[in-house]
Amino acid sequence: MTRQRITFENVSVGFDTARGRLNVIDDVSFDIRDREFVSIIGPSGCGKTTLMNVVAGFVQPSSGKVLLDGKPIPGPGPDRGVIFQEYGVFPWLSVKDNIAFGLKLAANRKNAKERDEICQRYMQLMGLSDFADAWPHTISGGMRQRLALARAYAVSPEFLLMDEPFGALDAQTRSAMQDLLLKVLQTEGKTVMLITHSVEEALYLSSRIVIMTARPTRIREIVTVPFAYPREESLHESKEFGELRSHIRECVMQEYAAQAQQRAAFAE
Ligand SMILES: Nc1ncnc2c1ncn2[C@@H]1O[C@H](COP(=O)(O)OP(=O)(O)OP(=O)(O)O)[C@@H](O)[C@H]1O
Repeated sequence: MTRQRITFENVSVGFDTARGRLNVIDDVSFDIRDREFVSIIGPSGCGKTTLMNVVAGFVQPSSGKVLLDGKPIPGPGPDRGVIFQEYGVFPWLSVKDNIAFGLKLAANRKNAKERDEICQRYMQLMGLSDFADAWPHTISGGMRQRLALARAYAVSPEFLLMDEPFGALDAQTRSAMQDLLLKVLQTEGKTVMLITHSVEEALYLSSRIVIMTARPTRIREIVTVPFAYPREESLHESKEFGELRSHIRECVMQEYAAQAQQRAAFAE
């Protein structure tokens, strides 16, 4: 069995809010092993982003610990590429300079020639070559998201932490970006944590799927995805894929219902 890279040990997270203490994560333990692709799925607002923010180093657990290669996480670092659904690009830099940004930082420094080659490669992969000098606000939302992906992939981090990275894309681009991600992983081997609302996406990409409960979120079930890589589009049509999809959808729907009930009770 491969080594553990990200370890959650009895992690709980709560926030002090104007309405009192909000317990978001409740005693979560699991691990992500080397080169695993683990998706996190669960009802909206249950605490998925918070879970990822702890790994990214943006949030500290209230109790328990999260370890990266066996060590506590002191804060954000260049070993972890974080991709959010929004705000992934710097509006004051051109498309090309956005991609080059991380390659100028001390941790990943590349010389000008290497930088240029990497930028060209990712602009081409993401269909952005004709927009190298464009400002982010002049390109479409889907293109901005592809730019955010290009920026994260370009620095080649060991870990990819992705929060709904394809959520804003149209169906066709989304599917192309999923396949591209699998291709990048095949050649560059990374350890991935992905948050998604799409059961289809989680099943197509992941080696395991962690289904979270309503808030305060716990692990409801961890599903091992039995399909070998590389994966092909036709997988979506297979009987086993369909059965797993139904099972996970059912779990997630139940947790959505539980969360909606809690909200209603809270509002009373
Ligand atoms: N820094 C914070 N201070 C106070 N409350 C917070 C903070 N961060 C998150 N929360 C609250 O914690 C809860 C969980 O938020 P989180 O973004 O982790 O959920 P999520 O499962 O990722 O949601 P979604 O699927 O809608 O993106 C929400 O009620 C949110 O308002």
